[in-house]
Amino acid sequence: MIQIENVSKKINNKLLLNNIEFSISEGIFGLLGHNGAGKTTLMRIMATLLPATNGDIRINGISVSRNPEKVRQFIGYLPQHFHAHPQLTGIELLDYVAVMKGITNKKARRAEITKRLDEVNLSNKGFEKIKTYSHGMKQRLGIAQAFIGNPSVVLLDEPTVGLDPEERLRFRRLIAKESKTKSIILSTHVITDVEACCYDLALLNKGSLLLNGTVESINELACGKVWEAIIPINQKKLLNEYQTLFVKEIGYELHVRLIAEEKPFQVAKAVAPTLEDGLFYVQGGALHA
Ligand SMILES: Nc1ncnc2c1ncn2[C@@H]1O[C@H](COP(=O)(O)OP(=O)(O)OP(=O)(O)O)[C@@H](O)[C@H]1O
Repeated sequence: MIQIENVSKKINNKLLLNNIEFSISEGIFGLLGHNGAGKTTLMRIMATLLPATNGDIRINGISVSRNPEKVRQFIGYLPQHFHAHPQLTGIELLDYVAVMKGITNKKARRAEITKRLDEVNLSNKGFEKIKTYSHGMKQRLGIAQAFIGNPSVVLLDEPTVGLDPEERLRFRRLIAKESKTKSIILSTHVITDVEACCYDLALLNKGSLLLNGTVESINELACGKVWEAIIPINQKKLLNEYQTLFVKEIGYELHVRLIAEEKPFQVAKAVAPTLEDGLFYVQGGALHA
């Protein structure tokens, strides 16, 4: 559904994206990476808001550089910092987006807005001005507007920032339902969201593609390399030799979780890796050792 073909982006001689190439099919796809990795830059190129310096992206076979207007007809986009005019009500904002998406019939627009507000639990705020919304409510309105018009590709840049746990679960249920007929791309730092929702992911690092694969295959990279142990606090120095995932001091003991190619101490027990462990292992340079 989406082909990213050798995409590079340079601004003021700085290489923001370096020859990125991977593809995304139907379902929920996670785009991960540290701050400044290039996730937003890539999302903005997909959303036709920023031209690539080299390469191209094809969405449903259509080039974003050659046919941006056409691509915009079937994508929805939540930018990293969603701003809506504070004097508009939620319904007015969604109505505007629906008109821009070509829903000309007033009754159809009303039905679509009612559905999208309900999905993000804002039905009772629709007639209120956006300036009265909390940060999380604005974010949910941003999610709602991205789905208006039933686009086949939805780009969500850090969608769960500011959502409380209940709303985060509601969001996960929404994208699980919508992903049956769409490609949904989540750019996020929230690894538990990716673990819970995504089948495939890509990991960017300083503008380059470090990894692309299924969540399961990335977990497996750290298989047999994640260890937990309880050690006396006076042996703290031992940890300096390892990639430590977690350390908690309890009395005179340290409860630790770490990555090591082989059993680090006698008392350590191998545990099943999570996605976070797999990503930590990869980003720690293990792939390039
Ligand atoms: N307009 C710009 N001019 C120059 N450099 C930029 C511009 N926009 C982004 N950058 C740089 O490009 C790099 C990638 O930024 P980008 O926002 O795409 O990263 P990100 O992965 O989304 O980061 P975060 O997780 O912090 O949102 C960063 O080093 C950033 O400083």
